[in-house]
Amino acid sequence: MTVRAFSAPGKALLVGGYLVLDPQYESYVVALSSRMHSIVEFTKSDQLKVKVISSQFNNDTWEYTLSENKLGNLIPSEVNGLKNPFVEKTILNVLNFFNKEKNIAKYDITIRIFSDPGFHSEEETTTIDNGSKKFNFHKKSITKVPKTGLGSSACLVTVLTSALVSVFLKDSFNVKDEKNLLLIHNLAQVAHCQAQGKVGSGFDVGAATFGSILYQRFSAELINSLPSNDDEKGNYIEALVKLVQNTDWKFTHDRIHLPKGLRLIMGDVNTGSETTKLVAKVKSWYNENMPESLKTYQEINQGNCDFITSLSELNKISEKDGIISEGYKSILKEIDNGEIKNEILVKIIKAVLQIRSNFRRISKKGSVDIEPAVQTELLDNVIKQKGVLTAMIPGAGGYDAISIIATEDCKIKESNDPVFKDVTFLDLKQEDFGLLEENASDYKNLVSNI
Ligand SMILES: Nc1ncnc2c1ncn2[C@@H]1O[C@H](COP(=O)(O)OP(=O)(O)O)[C@@H](O)[C@H]1O
Ligand SMILES: C[C@@](O)(CCOP(=O)(O)OP(=O)(O)O)CC(=O)O
Repeated sequence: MTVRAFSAPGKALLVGGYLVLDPQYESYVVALSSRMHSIVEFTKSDQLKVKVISSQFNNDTWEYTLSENKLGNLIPSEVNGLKNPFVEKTILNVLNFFNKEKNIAKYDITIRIFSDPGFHSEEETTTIDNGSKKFNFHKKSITKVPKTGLGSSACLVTVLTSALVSVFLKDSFNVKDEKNLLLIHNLAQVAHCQAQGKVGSGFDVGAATFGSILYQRFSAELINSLPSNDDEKGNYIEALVKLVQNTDWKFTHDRIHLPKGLRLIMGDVNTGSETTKLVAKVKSWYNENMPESLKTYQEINQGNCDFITSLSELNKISEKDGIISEGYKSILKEIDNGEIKNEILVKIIKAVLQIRSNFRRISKKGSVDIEPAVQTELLDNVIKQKGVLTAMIPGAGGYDAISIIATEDCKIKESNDPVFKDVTFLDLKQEDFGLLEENASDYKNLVSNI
């Protein structure tokens, strides 16, 4: 039996929060070394079945059989009535895509999901290390375990999509092939958007698929205009195939990475905020406060663009001749010494302060906690530390997490300063790569028959 395994990274949206919901604005998305994994095996069968097992979460299992409606569209149903909208919508979209000729091959498919420690709280966990991979096992089901905000659902949908696509494309499926990656991305965006209730910009699925990227979203209309899958009138399969295979989504996903010698540190703040509620509040503040709100967005966007171009300039200096030059080393030293004079570094610092002060204005005027006072205090203490270039609240902000750009020598993670007492520094780093094919034997002892 062929067993294949895939993994996709979590994300942090360093700049572009809220604005990225509009296709005109660019965002800077860093993929993280915390990854979600899928291991897939299948056998021929007389009935199409998909079983998804998440053994780290109290052995959570969802088992779907598929029936055809009058139009020949496949409708998944979970045999025990359990709900996992992300799993269900992924199965629905990938299987209907491969049922375009109405003669999908019938397999009994089993997919095991594993997620790296960074995604969830490590409280009350047992760790299993098989020598190649290390995973935490929780006593509770997935919906009961606190998340850290790295985008678990986007990673889940991306690795599940890859696992299912690999069953039908077999050897021709290669994650290094850009065309295959685009297919995964498009299918995963459709499934994630449907499961999530159409609220996100898709930057998380973008990072899970393509890694660290400059991201500008596709038009929301692309997915919103799909007919409903159980609608007997609209042809879902035809519309889906056209959308994921024959439509230019006109989105940006240019690969990026932090300049050499700089690293990303993520601090989990442990309380959590609900992104959908924050987004709804910001949208109503925006619409009720035109044209001032547009001016605020333009100021934030100026900060975002300055941040992006300055990092790119720093990248150019750092990579000259493929070696780290003495000049670049002395620029990094300024950060370690806490005496920053280099104009590119100054521009990065100013850009982030400009973004933060505008978000604080929105927080106040729109009564929405994007950068609440406790986070302001924390970030202000963080940026005073030697080795820290800048720090921000990633994504939607709130009480979730902080992101720090620091030098390799920065000691903030080891600090005993009481101002960091509520912060758990996550054991992860920035990652260039998105979706990867893994070696299935690396999951031995975690998956019974490997
Ligand atoms: N390891 C996993 N196994 C199964 N389902 C998962 C896993 N991780 C995440 N999910 C699904 O994603 C949901 C969490 O999604 P969401 O609330 O959007 O959080 P996030 O911001 O981390 O994406 C879970 O309730 C579950 O349905
Ligand atoms: C507001 C946003 O622009 C950014 C939200 O970023 P987070 O990283 O906070 O996202 P979640 O993982 O969904 O909670 C909405 C979006 O772009 O989807």
